[in-house]
Amino acid sequence: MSDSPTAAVLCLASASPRRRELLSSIEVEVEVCPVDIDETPIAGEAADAYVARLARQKALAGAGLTSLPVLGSDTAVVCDGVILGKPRDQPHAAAMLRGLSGRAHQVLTAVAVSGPAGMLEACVTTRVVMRDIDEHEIAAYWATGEPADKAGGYAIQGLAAIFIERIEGSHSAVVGLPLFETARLLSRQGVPLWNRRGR
Ligand SMILES: Cc1cn([C@H]2C[C@H](O)[C@@H](COP(=O)(O)OP(=O)(O)OP(=O)(O)O)O2)c(=O)[nH]c1=O
Repeated sequence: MSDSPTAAVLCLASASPRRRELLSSIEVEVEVCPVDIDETPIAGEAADAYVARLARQKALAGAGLTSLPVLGSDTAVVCDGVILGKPRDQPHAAAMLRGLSGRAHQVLTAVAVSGPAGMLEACVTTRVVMRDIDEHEIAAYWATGEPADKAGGYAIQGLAAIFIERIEGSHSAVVGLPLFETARLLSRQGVPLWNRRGR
């Protein structure tokens, strides 16, 4: 049997390779249409409202580029109510990891799918507990290059897995897309899941 992919059934308004891989893992073939939006939080904006707004804006921006349903998503790491984005540089990344060391924080991921059923949305909060991380590990982790493009400056699916004691919530949401909730939204938009030619 061939396992060659089918034609795209969804437009992914994201440059994130993680989101593409997560959708591919449930056999949703996408066309990628990265969109450029301003990701600056509005003063006083709650973290869940912030990620929901960005996910929606990404989906709306993509909707002008295709006739397929469009998925936008955004992930933020939140510690003591403060939204941590991607690190600007090494000192910023080190400060973020120091702040996350030995305690719990939240990862919020919003997903928005525009299509025939309108704009459908979900937002997932996951609690992540990290063990203590020492200064040597913080420096060594930066040197791997992994933290640079990750919210909160770490990747649970990568080398930072050794720092994660436990999570309560959705692992795929921390990586960038909550697959359980996303699958429900895609089904409501008529997007087929488990869609591999030859089966
Ligand atoms: C916390 C965490 C984040 N991340 C990633 C997921 C997202 O790609 C990124 C958060 O940044 P986002 O702004 O949500 O996404 P992005 O800039 O990568 O892609 P786009 O805006 O085009 O959709 O951090 C991990 O890969 N692993 C993790 O453990």
